[in-house]
Amino acid sequence: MLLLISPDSVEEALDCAKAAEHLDIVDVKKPDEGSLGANFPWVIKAIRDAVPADKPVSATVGDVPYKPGTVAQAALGAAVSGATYIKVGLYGCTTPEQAVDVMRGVVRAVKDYRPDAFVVASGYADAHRIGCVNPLALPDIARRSGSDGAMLDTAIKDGTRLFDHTPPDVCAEFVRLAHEAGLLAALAGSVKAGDLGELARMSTDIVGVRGAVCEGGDRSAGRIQPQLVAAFRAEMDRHVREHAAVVATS
Ligand SMILES: O=C[C@H](O)COP(=O)(O)O
Repeated sequence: MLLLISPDSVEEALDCAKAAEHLDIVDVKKPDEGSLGANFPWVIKAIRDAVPADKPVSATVGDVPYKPGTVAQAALGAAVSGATYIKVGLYGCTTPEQAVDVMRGVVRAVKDYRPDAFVVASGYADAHRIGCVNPLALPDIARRSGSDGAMLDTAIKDGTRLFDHTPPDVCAEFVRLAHEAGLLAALAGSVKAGDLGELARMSTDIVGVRGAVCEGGDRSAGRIQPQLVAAFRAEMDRHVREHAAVVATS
């Protein structure tokens, strides 16, 4: 299970760099522009320069509207700025067809520039609150568009969490569908250390967090703390080991 951490500034990325051995992907976003808010190209570039070269940088393209051309161009901007994971929040897509349209443009724009980039189609566990595509439609949207991964996050950061909207059995089905389609499955949404057992048991590939590794658990006012990243990682590895042991003996 890979750990993706989302700093919101170059300063926070430097804190992530201090904990680099405990994380796998540094994810650039701008939380004040939304759950998957896009940051400026120069911030992505500066964060790419600030974190160790062996750590991939991911960038969110935004909680995007159904505007395939606009989104494709933005995604290319993230790739040119140094991100190798490109995450698109399909906020304004109300049907799977619209979402596939958007993601096909993103895949083409990004992979023409950088074939080894990793494109992630991201939906929302609380889709019912904002009227976008159903969480379980994401793996098929990702597969049909040629994306590499499917992700769920929460759109509204009001203290409710991934499992409040998409219970563990639904998340497990999401992961199963993603794997069946040959995709990586990423889950986020105010995930806490107490959720890691469930996430490991359902074989989640990437867990994304911010609040859980910020001072006071506060994703807005708190800043990422390297020691919290280390502790979260230790807990994650413990659950992965426990799950592997259970699988080995069953
Ligand atoms: O991609 C991961 C998100 O930044 C998760 O943030 P959160 O843990 O504060 O919901």
